[in-house]
Amino acid sequence: MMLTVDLRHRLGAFTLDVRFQSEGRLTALFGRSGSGKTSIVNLVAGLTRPDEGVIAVDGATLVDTRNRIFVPKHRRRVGYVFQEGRLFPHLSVRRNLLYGRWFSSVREKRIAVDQVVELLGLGHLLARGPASLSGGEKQRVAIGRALLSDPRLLLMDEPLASLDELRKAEILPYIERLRDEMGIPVLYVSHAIAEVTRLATTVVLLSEGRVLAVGAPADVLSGSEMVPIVGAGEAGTLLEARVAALDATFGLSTLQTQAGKLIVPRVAAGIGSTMRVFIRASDVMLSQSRPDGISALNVLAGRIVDLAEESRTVVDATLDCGGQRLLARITRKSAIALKLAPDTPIFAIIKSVALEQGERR
Ligand SMILES: Nc1ncnc2c1ncn2[C@@H]1O[C@H](COP(=O)(O)OP(=O)(O)OP(=O)(O)O)[C@@H](O)[C@H]1O
Repeated sequence: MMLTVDLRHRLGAFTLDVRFQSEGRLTALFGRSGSGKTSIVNLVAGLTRPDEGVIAVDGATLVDTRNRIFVPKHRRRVGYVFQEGRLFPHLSVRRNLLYGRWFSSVREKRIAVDQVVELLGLGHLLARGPASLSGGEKQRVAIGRALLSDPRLLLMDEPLASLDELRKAEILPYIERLRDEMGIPVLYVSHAIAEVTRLATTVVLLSEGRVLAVGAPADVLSGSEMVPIVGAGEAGTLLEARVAALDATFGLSTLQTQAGKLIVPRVAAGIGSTMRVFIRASDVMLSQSRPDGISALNVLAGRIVDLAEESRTVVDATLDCGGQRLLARITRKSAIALKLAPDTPIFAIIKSVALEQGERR
């Protein structure tokens, strides 16, 4: 499954000039507000006609301006989930779902209603009206409705943005199942790094209407080009981890990563499962020697690869820990005191690890 986007488009003073290809099951468009994410989604959905370019999904050309191809939106077989579900208030959940069905242009329905109801856990909600649903439930119905239109591509534009943290946590496993089980590629807009860390199989990093990077989340989200995008406090490193051991006495799990072992509060995933963790650069301290007698459980050995002075006070240090890059943000004063230079052996003390508990295959 291949998604090709190659577009030039002017919107007032803003120019979108993007080119990327993705074979990912869930391609995340990630960037700050105003970077052009929604504009891309609207072009793929067919709500906007680009000045110039090509959009193709799995061999089907939706737009090719040079060859005067512009498939109208109702013929694109593109499902769309908005920030708020936009369900029909007067229809039950069941009828809202079936509405998506009616609009499917595909004669042979590939996706069964029962399958979608099971996938999204909607069975007990079918007779209810949207007014009685929680925000997360509404979004699940909206996703189900989009799936039942038999899309060749599903667009999700900040689908969790209007939900609180609890509801977000509730709905994330459903989006993971959708990603892993339905065989429909998803183009997913978000400016939340935690969401992208957990869900994306490919990340397209956008800034001011341009693509800064495309690739695996671990490469794109860990790069120093993330600093201006997410801000100093949020940049960091995404690590792929495997659950190696559980310590029931202290309620801890040991995760094996390429950079070394990490001990974290016990995770739900069983031994052998894989998951992703995110270490913020500002949660990494550096030490010349392996520290003793501190409460932090996680110390990784490595060497300095690169030092970037972000300002007069702050330095971003890139470390190599067992072949894995790790970003650390320290004060310039400490960098000088530690005599940091490329190739200096160093120990990284990890103050906190953000766990993205989605199991991955
Ligand atoms: N119809 C339009 N006319 C003029 N400018 C537009 C139009 N549509 C979008 N823009 C501008 O294009 C830029 C990109 O907007 P877009 O909504 O694509 O960004 P975004 O990354 O999705 O942001 P957000 O996360 O805030 O939704 C913005 O500067 C916006 O003001």
